[in-house]
Amino acid sequence: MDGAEDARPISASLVGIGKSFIAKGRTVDAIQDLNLEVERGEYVVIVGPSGCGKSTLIRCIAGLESPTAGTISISGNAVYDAEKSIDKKVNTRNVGMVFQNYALWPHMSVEQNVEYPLKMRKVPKAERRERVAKVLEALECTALAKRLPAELSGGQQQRIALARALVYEPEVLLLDEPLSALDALLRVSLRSELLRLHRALGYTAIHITHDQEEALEMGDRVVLMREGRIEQMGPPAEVYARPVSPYAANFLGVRNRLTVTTDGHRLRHENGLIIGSESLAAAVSGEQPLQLFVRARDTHVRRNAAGLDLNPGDIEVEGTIAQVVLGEGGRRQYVIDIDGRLWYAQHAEDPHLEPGEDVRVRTPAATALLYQGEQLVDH
Ligand SMILES: Nc1ncnc2c1ncn2[C@@H]1O[C@H](COP(=O)(O)OP(=O)(O)OP(=O)(O)O)[C@@H](O)[C@H]1O
Repeated sequence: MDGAEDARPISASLVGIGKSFIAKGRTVDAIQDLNLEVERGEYVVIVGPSGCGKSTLIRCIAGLESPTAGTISISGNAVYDAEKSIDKKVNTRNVGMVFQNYALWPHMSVEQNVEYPLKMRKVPKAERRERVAKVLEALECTALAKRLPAELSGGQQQRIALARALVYEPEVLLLDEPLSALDALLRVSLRSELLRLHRALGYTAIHITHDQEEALEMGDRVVLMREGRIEQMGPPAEVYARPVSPYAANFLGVRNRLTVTTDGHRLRHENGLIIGSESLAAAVSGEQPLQLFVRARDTHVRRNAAGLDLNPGDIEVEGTIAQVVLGEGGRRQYVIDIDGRLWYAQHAEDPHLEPGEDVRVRTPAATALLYQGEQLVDH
């Protein structure tokens, strides 16, 4: 199919966005030359550690903060343009907002809360009623209509906050850490709930979170930020499989890491060899330092002994079991000391491995991530 015919309209477009704060005489560049286009109906999750600029960015899109450079358009209309001095007010931008703390009006019923944005927009009463009923039904909250926010659970409050943001059918829904205030179980069930609603209603969403799992699970596209810039963006499976830099690998939870060098044939770490690393070493050129990253879920541990064979296609290092702990889902997870670096392995090939035992840790070379400086090495 022709890609151009396939393209969906752009809901939100950010070009060259910059935002600096001056605090105590120092300039902080919270956002730097950031470009992002979000298609209609797309669910984009912006993720990154504390201080990377996510909140500032979403506040700029909403109109709660003015950028210092660039342009922002919502469905093709400029809502911010630094050069043309356009800076539209929050309620004229056609965006809806859901925050971490819901911010429902405590003295208004659910129905009144949801109706409020329509009143602000001077929608006639009969139409208001109809739209409130429709959105409450879509979110399966009709039975809650007469309650006050204090009579709702955290999850229900969040759903009403969503209803209130969706009732005027904004072009873009902005979600600022919408699940952070909820407990872990509820957070996970609300993720699928939010996705179900997104699929059913088809709105465009820009969601920010510091939680990489939430980002990978929810986003059609994941945007990873680093110090005010985009470090990497793409479909979750792609970002997960190929983090572009050590920063991305680290943020995406790739826990096992070693600084390595090459002698031209194989990779070595400080006190040993990366067994089977010939193909990795062959892919390296240049002098920059190398870092090897490996996921715990791809890592297997076995008792060390003389004359062990290496599976073709694997790399292997020697280490000592430091701890055996219960990991995710109650599975045993092995913590292995390799030259003072701790590696985690989710699989064991020998039963009863105990702390202090000498082991070998192997992983398929194909899933190993090798970085030279900031670059991912193709191998
Ligand atoms: N009003 C402000 N005045 C001065 N500096 C600010 C202001 N708001 C944000 N910053 C700075 O801008 C940078 C980005 O902050 P921002 O809150 O956008 O990050 P974040 O990724 O959302 O972090 P968090 O997840 O902790 O909210 C930080 O260095 C922060 O200290």
